[in-house]
Amino acid sequence: MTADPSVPGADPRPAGAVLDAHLVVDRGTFRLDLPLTIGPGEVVALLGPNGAGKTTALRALAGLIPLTDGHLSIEGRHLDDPARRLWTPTEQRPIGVVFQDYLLFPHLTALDNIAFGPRRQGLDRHRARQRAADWLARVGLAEHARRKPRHLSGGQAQRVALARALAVEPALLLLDEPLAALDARTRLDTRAQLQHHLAGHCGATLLVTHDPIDAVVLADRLVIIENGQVVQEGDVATVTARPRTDYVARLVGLNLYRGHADGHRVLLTDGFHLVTGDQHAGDVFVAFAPSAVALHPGRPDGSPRNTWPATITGIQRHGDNLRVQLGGPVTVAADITPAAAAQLNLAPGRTLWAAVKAAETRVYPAAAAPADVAAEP
Ligand SMILES: Nc1ncnc2c1ncn2[C@@H]1O[C@H](COP(=O)(O)OP(=O)(O)OP(=O)(O)O)[C@@H](O)[C@H]1O
Repeated sequence: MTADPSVPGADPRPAGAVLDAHLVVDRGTFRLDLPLTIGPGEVVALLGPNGAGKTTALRALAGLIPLTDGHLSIEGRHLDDPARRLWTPTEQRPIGVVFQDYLLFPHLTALDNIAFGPRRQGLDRHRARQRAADWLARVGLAEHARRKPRHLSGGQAQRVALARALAVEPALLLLDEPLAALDARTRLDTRAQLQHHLAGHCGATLLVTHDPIDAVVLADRLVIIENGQVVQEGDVATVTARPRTDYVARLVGLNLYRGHADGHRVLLTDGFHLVTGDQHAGDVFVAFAPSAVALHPGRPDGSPRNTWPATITGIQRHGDNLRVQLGGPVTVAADITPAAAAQLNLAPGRTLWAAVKAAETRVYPAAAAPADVAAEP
């Protein structure tokens, strides 16, 4: 599905933004072209499929790869501007970075890992260690001050890495998949702690993640890139309610189709018709949740306005339910309870009838409306 060009073009430039950047980076045949503005205290999640350019954006912001074009300013200070041959080395940028695998100095204690940044900023040894001790206490690890990284658990190392990044009081905090290396339980606790620390951070934060839960819990605004370009951005509620690409729809767990509406009927691009609760005219998206899809062994009678024969192509666990992938005139995902699954005798290749009530569908114009574009931070 192609991006609506009006979406990236509508990037806001809030007055007093901490980060004001247009990141253009050429890497062989790949080009990142990402306008990005983040306000004080704002947390923006950068999401996208593999190879979309998230790491490239993060590395460009950190000064680990140069911009090909565009510009980068933090708190009004111009750091990168290739047209003017301006580039600022990593250590001179007012940033803190938490990498996916933390990259703590293995030979330094937890305390000295955190004190390292403040020391480089010019604090004397005593004050740097005091600040580090304060941060260790804030992340709940005061008693682990003298431990080396190899004696810390994954969750503890993550907290030390966060304290190390925040101890330099960065204007821009960069988080690269900060919870990805943790097991599910530790991840839950650490996410809650991270949320607490981000709420107290008055600089800007960019969170790179694959995980929609991290993004929804931690971010104020989502920026979604595909093939190096912004395909959708906005506040969490808007993006999750109105996905505009297949990737975003999968991310937020909705079935999404594009078609042409004429009243209550939408003709999809592959020739199938859906009946919708709302009336529309023109090019639209139609979205509905997998839980809105009912499955029947035979053609259902009665109220659902949309029914079609569908063939099971896959079955996965999804929370307490099962998510059934179905092919047929339209590709659809359906969530059903284990009890319903037992009655239906589910198996790949089996044909059932899918039904979706018109009232369960959500229809919105395919052309981006102001509500679909970037929210003011
Ligand atoms: N060192 C490099 N030299 C040339 N091209 C590169 C280099 N590193 C990455 N690329 C290309 O840049 C594009 C973007 O990669 P990037 O790692 O930024 O994506 P990503 O969104 O972080 O992906 P993932 O989620 O898989 O980490 C890809 O097409 C990749 O092949």
